Amino acid sequence: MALPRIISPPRLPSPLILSSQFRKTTVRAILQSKESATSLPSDASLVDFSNWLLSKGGVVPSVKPGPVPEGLGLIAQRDISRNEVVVEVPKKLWIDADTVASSEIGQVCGGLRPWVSIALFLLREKTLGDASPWKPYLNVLPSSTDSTIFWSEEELSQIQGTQLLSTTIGVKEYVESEFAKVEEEIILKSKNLFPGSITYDDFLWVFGILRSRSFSRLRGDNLALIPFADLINHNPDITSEDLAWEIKGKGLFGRDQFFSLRAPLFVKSGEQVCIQYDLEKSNAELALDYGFIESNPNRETYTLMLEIAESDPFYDDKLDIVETNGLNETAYFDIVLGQTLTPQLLPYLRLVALGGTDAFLLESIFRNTIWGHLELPVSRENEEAICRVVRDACKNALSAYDTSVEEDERLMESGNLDSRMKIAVGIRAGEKRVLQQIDSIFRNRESELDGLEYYQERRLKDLGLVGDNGEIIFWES
Ligand SMILES: C[S@@+](CC[C@H](N)C(=O)[O-])C[C@H]1O[C@@H](n2cnc3c(N)ncnc32)[C@H](O)[C@@H]1O
Repeated sequence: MALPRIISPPRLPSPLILSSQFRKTTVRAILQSKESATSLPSDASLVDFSNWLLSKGGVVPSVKPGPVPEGLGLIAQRDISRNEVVVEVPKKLWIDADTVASSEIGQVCGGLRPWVSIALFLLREKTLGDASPWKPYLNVLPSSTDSTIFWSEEELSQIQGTQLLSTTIGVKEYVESEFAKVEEEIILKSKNLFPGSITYDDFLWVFGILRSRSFSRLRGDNLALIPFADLINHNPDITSEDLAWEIKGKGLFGRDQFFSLRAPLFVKSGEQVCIQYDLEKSNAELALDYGFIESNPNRETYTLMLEIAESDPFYDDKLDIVETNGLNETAYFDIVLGQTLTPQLLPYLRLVALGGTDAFLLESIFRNTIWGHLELPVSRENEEAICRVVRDACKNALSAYDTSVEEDERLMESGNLDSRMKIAVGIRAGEKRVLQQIDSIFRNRESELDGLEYYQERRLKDLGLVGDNGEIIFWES
C-alpha cells in the first residue's frame, strides 16, 4: 500500500545546529537580558513629522505620536468617540507603486514586484539624507522590530524545531535572492540613481518595515505605506477589523483620495488609539510580520502538508481526483488549537493512502463520487494507515523541540522573559499543543477502528444486503 507522505517541519539547517551545552547557556543569557528596546525618535523628530504631515494636507484632529510600550503609538489628545476619524492621510503622502513610478527611479523599476520597487524607493530616499522630501517620515521608522527575521542565531535557537523557524529561514532566503537580483540588475547598473551603498541588511530592514506597517487590505499589488496612520498599534482586545480605516475620495469625482483612520472604540484622553491588525493571522504569522504574539488559542496553529508522491503507482488518478475537488498535488491544512480538523484533511489523507484492494475506487466510474466515499472511512487498512502515518509525523515533529510544553509553561509563568523570548516560548508551546491535539485525535480514531463502518459495509447496506444486526442477508434461490 502507498503510504501517505506527510512532510514534517524541516530541521534546523546546519549553521544553526547548536550543542545542548550551548543551548543551556543561551536560555540563561536571554532570560536575564532586559526588555529589548530600539531607541525611539526624539521629540523634535516627532514634532517635525507631525508638522510635515499637516503641511502636506494631512488632517490629525485628535491624536499625537508618542512613546508607548509598543514603541511609538498614537495618543489621544482628548476623549475620542467610537468611529471618530483620528487621522486622514492624502494619497500624495502614501508610498505605493504609483509613488515609485513617478519618481526618479520609476524608469528602472518597471516590472518589479510592488514591494521590491517600494523597498528600493525607501532605501534610496534614506541614502539621500537631508535631500529627501521623505526625511521626516524616514526619521520615525524603527531600526528593527521583534519579527523573527531580525533575530540573532542565538535567539533563533530558541525556536528550534518549530515551523516558524523554517518559515523565517525561507523568508530570509527569499529576501536575499530578491536582493541579489535587484543589486545586479538595478542598483549596480544605475549608480547615478543609487549613489549610496545599499546592503542586504538594508533590504531585509525595509522588507520588515513593509510587512509590519502595511494595512491588511493594502498588500500585494495594492501595497502602500501610509505615513502617520502606520503608527497605530494592535490591541488583541479589539475583535473586529471593521470600522478601523477606509479609503475615501475628496474633490471632483473623488480624484483626491485619502486614507481615513478611525478609532474602533471609545478612547480616553491620554490613552492610545489601537486597532485589530488581522484576525486571520496565526501567532507564527504575527511573530514573523510584526514581532508579537497573542495568548489566544485561535492563533495557535500547526500546518500539515500532504502530498501525492510522484512515485505513487496511482499518481495520475489521484492527482486528477484532488484537482477535480479544487486541491493540488501538495495541500496545506492549518490545524487550530481546540478546533476540529479541516474538513478536506481526512478525504485527502485517505486518498493519498489508498491502494491495495481499495484501488478499485480509483477507477474512472467512481470519479464523480469518490470524494464522497473518501469523506467516510474506506477500509480498516486505509484508516489504520492514515492514523499511523499522522501519529508518526506528530511524534517526529514533537521530538524536534528542545523543551516540553510543561517546561515552556513554567518559563512563561516565571514572567522573566524578554519580548523575543516570550514569542519563542509561546510559539513552541503553541505548536506542540496543536501537535499533541492532532496526535490524540488520531489515537482515538485508532482505538475505534473495529467499530467504524467501511465502504464495503455501507455498500452492502445500500443494496439492502445487511440486516439490522450487521448480518449478511442471503436469498434462497
Ligand atoms: C504598524 S507599526 C506600529 C507603530 C510602531 N509601534 C512604531 O513604533 O513605529 C507595527 C509595529 O508596532 C509594534 N506593535 C504594534 N502592536 C503591538 C502589540 N500589540 N504588541 C507589541 N508590539 C506591537 C510591533 O513592533 C509592530 O511590528
